[in-house]
Amino acid sequence: MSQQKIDQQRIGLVAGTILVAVAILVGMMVFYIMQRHAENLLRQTLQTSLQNHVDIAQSEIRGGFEKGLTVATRPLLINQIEYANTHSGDNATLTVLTKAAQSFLSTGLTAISLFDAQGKEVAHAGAFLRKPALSVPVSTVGHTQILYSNQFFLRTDVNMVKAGRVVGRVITETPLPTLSSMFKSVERSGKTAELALCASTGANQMQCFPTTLTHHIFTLAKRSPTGAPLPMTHALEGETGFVIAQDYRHQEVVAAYSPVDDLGLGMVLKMDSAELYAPIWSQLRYLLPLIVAMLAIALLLLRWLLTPLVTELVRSEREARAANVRLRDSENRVRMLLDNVDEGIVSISSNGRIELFNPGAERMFNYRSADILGENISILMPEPYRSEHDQYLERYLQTGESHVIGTAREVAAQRSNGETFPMELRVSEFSLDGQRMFIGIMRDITERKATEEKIIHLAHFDALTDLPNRRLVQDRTQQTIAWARRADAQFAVMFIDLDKFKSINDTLGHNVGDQLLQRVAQRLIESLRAEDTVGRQGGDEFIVLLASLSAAEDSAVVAQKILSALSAPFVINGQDLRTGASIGIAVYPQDGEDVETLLKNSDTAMYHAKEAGRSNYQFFAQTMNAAAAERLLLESSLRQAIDRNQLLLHYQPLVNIADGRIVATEALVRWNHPELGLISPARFIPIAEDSGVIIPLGDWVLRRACYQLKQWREQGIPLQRMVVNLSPRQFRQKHLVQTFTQVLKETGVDPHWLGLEVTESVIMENPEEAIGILCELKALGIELSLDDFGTGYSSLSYLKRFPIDKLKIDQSFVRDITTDPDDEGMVAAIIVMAHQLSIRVVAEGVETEAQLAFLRGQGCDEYQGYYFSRPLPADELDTTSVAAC
Ligand SMILES: Nc1nc2c(ncn2[C@@H]2O[C@H](COP(=O)(O)O[C@H]3[C@@H](O)[C@H](n4cnc5c(=O)[nH]c(N)nc54)O[C@@H]3COP(=O)(O)O)[C@@H](O)[C@H]2O)c(=O)[nH]1
Repeated sequence: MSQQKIDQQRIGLVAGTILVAVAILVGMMVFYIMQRHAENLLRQTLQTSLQNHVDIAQSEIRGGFEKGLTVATRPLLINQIEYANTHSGDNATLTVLTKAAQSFLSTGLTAISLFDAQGKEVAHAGAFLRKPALSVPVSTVGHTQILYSNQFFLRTDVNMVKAGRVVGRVITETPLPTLSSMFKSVERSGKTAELALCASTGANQMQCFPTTLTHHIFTLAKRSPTGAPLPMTHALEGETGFVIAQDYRHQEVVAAYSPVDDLGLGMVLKMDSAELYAPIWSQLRYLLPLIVAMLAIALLLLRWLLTPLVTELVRSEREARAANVRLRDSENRVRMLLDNVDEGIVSISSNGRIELFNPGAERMFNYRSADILGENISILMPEPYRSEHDQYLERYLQTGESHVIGTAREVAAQRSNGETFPMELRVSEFSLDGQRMFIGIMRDITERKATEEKIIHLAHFDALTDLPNRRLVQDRTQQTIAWARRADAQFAVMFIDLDKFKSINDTLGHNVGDQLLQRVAQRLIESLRAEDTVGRQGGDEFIVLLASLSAAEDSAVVAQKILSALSAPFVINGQDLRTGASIGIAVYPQDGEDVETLLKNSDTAMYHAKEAGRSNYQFFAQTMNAAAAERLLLESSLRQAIDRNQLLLHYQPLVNIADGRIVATEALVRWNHPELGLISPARFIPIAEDSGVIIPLGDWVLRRACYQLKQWREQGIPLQRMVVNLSPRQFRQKHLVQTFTQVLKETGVDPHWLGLEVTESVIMENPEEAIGILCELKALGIELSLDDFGTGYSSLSYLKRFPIDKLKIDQSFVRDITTDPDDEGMVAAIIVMAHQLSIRVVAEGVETEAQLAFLRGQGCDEYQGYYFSRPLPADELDTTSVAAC
């Protein structure tokens, strides 16, 4: 059975039960009211009836007594008796008295006796009751008795008085027929109707005439046989009333009682309760089926009318229950959400009092919900917002003006300990039970703000030195230009580039290089005024803005100060490091009126300072731009040089010192510019390196050199090896090894025929990675040479780890080996050291016999230089002394 059906039945059952209960209750009330009404009616009837009987009995008894009194007060009789008293035996008198007595029988008396003063009967008529079943004295004048012998009689015994003297007495008996018939008539009132007439015979005793019901005479009966007084007891005590009590038969009766005048008699008219209430019960017999029938009809109507209602009720009740469950569920979810979200959620009433404070808010503000509920929301705000809040809220409520409602805002908030913090706040207004309320969703953005500030800082400051970066320097330059334009002032931009930094970085590693840059930054700051700006342009380049200059020449003083500051050694990791700086100065407005020009011109000036011998400064001059322009021209035309076939290779032999035979040739690139003529690689290789053109250029050199080697070999010139230079940028390219493998395969050159020259700086930039790449190249069979050895901070410990075959002593050492003992010693030491590491040594730049002799003497393995041959085109090279493979 479905739940709905069960619910319907349950509601039907409850409604039916209520209906039946109500019907029974109403029935019982109706019955009770009817019973009370009938009871009152019966009581009144019973009491009225009793009163009638009492009145009748009283009147008849009084009537009987009056008759006896009438006889006793007759003057004739009194006189005759008086006479008889004195004339005892006087027959005439006796005859008169007898006739008189007899005459009274016609008045209703049944017997009459006359007595003289001595008590002697002098006349009588009629017959007195001999042995009455009951005689009861009546409280009245004389001796009066009620007698019973199948019917009631009244016997009076009255003195005859004349002039205050008793002259005789008269006894009369009168039947009381009405009283007798009254008892009979009561029998018709009901089967249990009973009229009782009793007289008191002492404290707790009475005697009663035969009752209607039992016809029994109670000569000496107790007034309270069971302890509870009989109804007659009340009557004999002179009370009139109505009682439900037990009678002498121990039956429950409804009785009316009353005394009979002041005759010392009591009368009770009673009826058994059962008989009395019988009509009511009989009514109930009719009423009950009627009620049941009506009830049945009501139930049917109930079912007919109620079923659709109940169905609807059950359905809506189920829906309501389901909705309740959903609501509870939803409330639980909302509660869980409120409890578990990171955001603080706080709601306030329209007077600003806090009404909800979720755990997120507790954590955020460090208040317990229980402590803060009811407080003004301004407690969560720092000054001055705290003082202004109430006014603000009031204004919003009146005008609707708000900067907060509906939009997320960053505001300042305050924790319980007074700490303020940034908070993101979104406030919404809603209405609950007609009340305007506000809910705020809050997020502590302390970390986000710190991160944002960090990001902003990182975006504007150099991570290593914490100096303003390129962008910020440009911004500040822009601002300074705006200020200088307004103030008609001038200022200087200094472009500072460290000397030798690259070598230090390459040889001693990035860590040392970084520390050096930080120290340089520090010294620059210390050399300048607070209003000046020092920033890092990138790498080892710094920019200084000299904010206010009275004369352009003043910047020279500052430049000199910087140069002196930087010339002092830097002690890093226990080592004394020295670096100088080259400074280019451009002055606003004469050297540029915008940021870009000023920076470009200061950079140009810096290059000139470098070219002028480093560790000095140069003011910008317009002529400098010509050199820069040439550099730009070279850079742009270099990109087309490969395609336009403007590049060519010259080859310079490497000669075995021991036998004077060529063991290899070095390929050296040349640029045959259509307008500028043959350009030295010393001019364009750095531009190619800076601009990235070195990658396609290097590929071209490698491929061209390999083809030449292949060609020579095919021509029968048994050249052992072709050597090519590898620039730093080439070395760093991703697929270096694959490129080499590909070109060797393409040109058909055995890797063992190829030699590569790399500089120390190439390797020292990232030694670990470099070792890996060199090992891969070495594994192919390529011979590796370390070029320009001695010019950098050559690290012998690293040298051991490099898979190097040859070491080329830089020509700057070779140049003076015959004249400079330092160089002599240096070259000798390099040769010894290299040999100890099983590395062959090549000396480059050998121009004289003396130089060669020295090198031979030191055990140098090979040499290269003008002494043997300048770099020459392939077809001009003398290959006659090429060593056989
Ligand atoms: N990455 C590449 N670099 C290259 C390539 N071709 C050349 N270069 C590098 O350019 C620099 C200048 O080279 P260059 O002008 O060719 O000078 C070389 C020789 O001509 C010169 N040399 C040789 N012998 C003497 C001598 O007796 N006296 C003297 N004054 N100069 C001499 O030395 C240069 C050889 O340099 P090195 O490579 O160190 O052996 C130079 O650095 C070249 O490396 C290229 O294709 N790629």
